[in-house]
Amino acid sequence: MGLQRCVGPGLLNEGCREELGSLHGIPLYKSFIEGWPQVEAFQARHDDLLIATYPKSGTTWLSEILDMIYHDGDVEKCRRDAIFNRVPFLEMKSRGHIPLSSPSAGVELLEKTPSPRLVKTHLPVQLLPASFQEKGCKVIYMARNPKDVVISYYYFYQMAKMHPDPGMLAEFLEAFMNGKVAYGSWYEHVRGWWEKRQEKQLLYLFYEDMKKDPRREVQKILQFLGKEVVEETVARILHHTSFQEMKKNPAANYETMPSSLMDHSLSPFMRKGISGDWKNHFTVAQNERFDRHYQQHMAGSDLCFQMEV
Ligand SMILES: Nc1ncnc2c1ncn2[C@@H]1O[C@H](COP(=O)(O)OS(=O)(=O)O)[C@@H](OP(=O)(O)O)[C@H]1O
Repeated sequence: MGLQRCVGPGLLNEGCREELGSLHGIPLYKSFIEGWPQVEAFQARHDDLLIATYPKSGTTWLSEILDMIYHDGDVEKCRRDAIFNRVPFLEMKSRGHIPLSSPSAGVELLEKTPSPRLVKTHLPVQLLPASFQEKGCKVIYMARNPKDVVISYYYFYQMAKMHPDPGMLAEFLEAFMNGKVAYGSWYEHVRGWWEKRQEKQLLYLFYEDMKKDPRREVQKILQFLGKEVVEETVARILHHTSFQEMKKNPAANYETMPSSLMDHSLSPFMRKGISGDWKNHFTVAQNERFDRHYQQHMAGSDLCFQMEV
């Protein structure tokens, strides 16, 4: 995982691969660490809804569902802007020169966003800015099984140029298992948020449940938010947020992001959208090793994952 040279006019600092830094022991992009004081001091509003996930766990899917719920199933309103502007990414901070079409810092964007706001974060629970709890904000956490997360993350590392070079899959798998990827240990992340779910106004969802029965999961979300919508609206939400619809929707598929930041020709952001794709990538030996590691790291927890649906 080495530093790569940045080439091409106009790229300046953007698009350069760079090693991760460390924020309170969590591996993270250096630009995000530079912006951390503003994130830590972030002032949540009481009606903010936080969407929290470990990366590659269905954040964009959940964000689109929530934006649709917030706009009563109005598809045109949900095309008003790219998902990364409709649902600002709290700890995001760009490096150096920012191309016009790329997002500014998450905190700045949030300050300009009218209430009620949807806020995206990948922060582990212990790093969440205090104001979310002080203001009693609701949180929806979505978790995904780690085998599919690591495969999705491997492709994302390749296409999103802010990451270090992931190397071969075997190398990346080791890094992931050792928590040496952006946002650190998947185990600590999913367990940390799971253990806090009694204390907070938190709805804990699973990507696999959403794949199996999206209608039931959307109903859970509506109930959690205290909202009622007619059946026709639910049907519109489900259709608009299906993988096929989101993949072709420029407001949801990240294709408007400059290619210096995300190169969809290497791997599309909306890649496969299935559960169990790890079976096309793991060797038998890698799977056995992963299973042993998983058992050790999930021991003593009542949190369970479905590795396929
Ligand atoms: N509608 C819908 N249905 C099913 N799956 C979906 C959907 N939208 C996004 N995806 C898949 O979610 C993966 C991206 O995860 P995130 O949105 O959490 O990525 S990020 O961390 O915010 O960058 C990535 O998973 P993989 O396809 O396995 O790579 C996306 O394809």
